Amino acid sequence: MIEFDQVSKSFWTGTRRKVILEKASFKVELGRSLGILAANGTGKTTLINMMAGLEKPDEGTVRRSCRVSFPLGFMGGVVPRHSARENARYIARLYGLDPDYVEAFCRWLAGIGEYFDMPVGTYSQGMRSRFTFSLMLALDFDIYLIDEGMPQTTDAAFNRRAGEILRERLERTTVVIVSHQPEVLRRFVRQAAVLRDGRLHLFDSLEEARELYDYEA
Ligand SMILES: Nc1ncnc2c1ncn2[C@@H]1O[C@H](COP(=O)(O)OP(=O)(O)OP(=O)(O)O)[C@@H](O)[C@H]1O
Repeated sequence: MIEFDQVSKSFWTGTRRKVILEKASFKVELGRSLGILAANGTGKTTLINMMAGLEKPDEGTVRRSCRVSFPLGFMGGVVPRHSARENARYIARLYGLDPDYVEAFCRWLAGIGEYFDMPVGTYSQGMRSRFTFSLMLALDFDIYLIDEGMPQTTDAAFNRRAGEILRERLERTTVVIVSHQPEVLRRFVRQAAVLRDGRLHLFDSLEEARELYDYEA
């Protein structure tokens, strides 16, 4: 479970305080995937980063009582001067997993050929997203955090392999996905929420959330 207890977060823009959350309390429970709708610039990435523990609240507490992923596409844990192989093995050890398994899984799924043994800093944007997405799927989390849907990759074979694994994984794990597009959420979740004015409004269905979101838009 991820639990937000009276969490406040805002940024000072130089002229005013931009409020992301204002004393917000809510839970993400295992087995109940959640889609969060929010307009651009209202705090989707900040919210996901707080769930991952990458960003701290100004006030209140965020508790995690299960294995929560880093946000999909996040490069923070990957060292650019090391190869995908070295990064995969290092991160496997951090998570207490078999480095041979994690390396083999990522090598197969990412499909970046000999680049797997070259520094990540030399990869194209697409190769980088394929590698970090593979790493995320190799680590087997209880809750997956996704910011704005799947990484955009033009590699059809990768999209097919990754899509199949993700679908199979979704049957037994929980996903939190933030997006400004209801259509993106529909593929992943039934329960949805709207982030607005520093509050997270929770609904039992995406349709109900959409009513509030569309009304606001
Ligand atoms: N470190 C920071 N300092 C000041 N303002 C920030 C900081 N981080 C984010 N913001 C502001 O807070 C707001 C929310 O940012 P965030 O990236 O979470 O939004 P988002 O909904 O993911 O945006 P987008 O849809 O454009 O990706 C934005 O107005 C952004 O400019």
